[in-house]
Amino acid sequence: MDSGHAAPDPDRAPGPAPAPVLRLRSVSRIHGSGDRAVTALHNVSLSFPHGSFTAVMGPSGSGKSTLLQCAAGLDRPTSGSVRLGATELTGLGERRLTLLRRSRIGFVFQSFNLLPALTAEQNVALPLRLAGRRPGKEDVRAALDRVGLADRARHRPAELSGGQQQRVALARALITRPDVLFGDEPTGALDTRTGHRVLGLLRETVDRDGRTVVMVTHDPVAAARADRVVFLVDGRITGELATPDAESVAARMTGLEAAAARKATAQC
Ligand SMILES: Nc1ncnc2c1ncn2[C@@H]1O[C@H](COP(=O)(O)OP(=O)(O)OP(=O)(O)O)[C@@H](O)[C@H]1O
Repeated sequence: MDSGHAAPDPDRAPGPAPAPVLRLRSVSRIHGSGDRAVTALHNVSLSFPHGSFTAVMGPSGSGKSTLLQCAAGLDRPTSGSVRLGATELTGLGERRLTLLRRSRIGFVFQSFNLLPALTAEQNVALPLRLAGRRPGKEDVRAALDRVGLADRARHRPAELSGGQQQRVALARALITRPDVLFGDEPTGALDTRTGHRVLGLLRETVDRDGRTVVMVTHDPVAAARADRVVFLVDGRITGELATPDAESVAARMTGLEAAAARKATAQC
């Protein structure tokens, strides 16, 4: 007789869902004070599951960079909580925060930020050296190989294309095996084809290595490579799209940009 209960799903792990690797609770960030105070983030609560890829989008000035900086321990929220695993970031002193960023967080920027005097392999090894660890030559070469640049190890940034520089920056960000990799417009300075390759590498680091990626972008095609897109307007989360496609993301952004433009006109 049918008991009425569904058969257990053999692919589903028993027990509760795993804790998110990163969690923001009621995070607010006010820049400046008095008449000049700007609330860049307003009570933002977000969870980032382990092994997920999240894109953050929103009109200009909506708080995307501030969100990323607060989540990565580069900026301090005015109030609220940011937890990386079991560590509460908001209570940490500057020294401990710096150590945590070096060992548990990776960052790639639109402008690559490689040190021009160092070769690609020296740039990749730098986070390990800063963390007081001796970089293994094989590890550094493997990291460069992973981004398809094993044959450029001795080149300096000026001898590399923009896409190659960003791939070195990615290898550098991943060498410490960070809990979370943050990208602030990582493809913003790249042409479509090169950007596509960098996005493929970000996707691979999630799918193959189980890393967690959080990326700010203005590009709906880039955002569509993520597992979900989070939309910000005036420092507040206004919605999410799961398993996004570029058309839906573009349509949502067009609506948000138009609303922001109407609001700006009304305030003039
Ligand atoms: N250091 C600062 N001092 C004062 N206001 C700031 C500061 N940094 C950011 N802001 C303000 O906070 C708000 C959010 O800025 P933020 O840079 O986070 O937005 P964004 O969505 O990343 O913008 P964009 O897409 O243009 O880069 C904006 O109104 C901005 O002017």
